[in-house]
Amino acid sequence: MGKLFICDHPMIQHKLTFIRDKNTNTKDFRELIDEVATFMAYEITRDLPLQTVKVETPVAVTDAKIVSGRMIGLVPILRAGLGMVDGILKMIPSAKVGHIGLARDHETLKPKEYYINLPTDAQERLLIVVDPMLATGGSAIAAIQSLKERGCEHIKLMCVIAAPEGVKAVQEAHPDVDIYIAALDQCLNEKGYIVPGLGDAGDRIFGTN
Ligand SMILES: O=P(O)(O)OC[C@H]1O[C@H](OP(=O)(O)OP(=O)(O)O)[C@H](O)[C@@H]1O
Ligand SMILES: O=c1cc[nH]c(=O)[nH]1
Ligand SMILES: [Mg+2]
Repeated sequence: MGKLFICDHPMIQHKLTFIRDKNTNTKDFRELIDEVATFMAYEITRDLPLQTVKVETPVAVTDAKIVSGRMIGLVPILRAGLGMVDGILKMIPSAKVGHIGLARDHETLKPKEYYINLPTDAQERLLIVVDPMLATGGSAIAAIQSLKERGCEHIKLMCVIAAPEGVKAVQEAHPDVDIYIAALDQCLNEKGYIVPGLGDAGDRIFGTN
């Protein structure tokens, strides 16, 4: 079973309050999602392996650590996942970025894939699938499935707000994938929105509705 990490750093919780507020405007919403993504990138990279190297300071030669192991790839789920990419790149600037376009049908709540473009070495990388919202889990499950069908095996999922239903569905469909979230909310409503949630993440980031 994939592990669930709730990144509840006080600064994340503080920013989340303003993200949830329906009176927060597009500019502020976008900036806050970007900032939370940076904090979450700090948490998701906490278990990266290190190797020891020699470094020569102006005073002495010493052992020091550098990150080793797999390079990282980010895979935002379009559209809303795009809002988290720059924030994560501030923490992991050398990550490559692939894209998966998925739109949830408002009636059936089923996701439809309309675009995919991955780095050529995606199979070698630790891929972080990124989306602010994990509601039914359908979009995240489909995105991870799409990556696995292309030979990618090392995958983590990062979402800002999750519903318990979505976490359970992803854990059942992809038990090898660890999930990082900032908040676990109460439930889904009859339209598949997370309660209390933040509304439609894509619309709030891009100013559409
Ligand atoms: O867990 P699920 O039930 O699949 O719902 C979550 C998905 O819904 C939203 O995207 P949406 O389909 O609204 O597309 P958008 O980002 O283009 O607005 C959100 O950004 C997730 O991708
Ligand atoms: O609450 C929700 C659920 C799915 N997608 C969103 O953007 N918000
Ligand atoms: Mg949307």
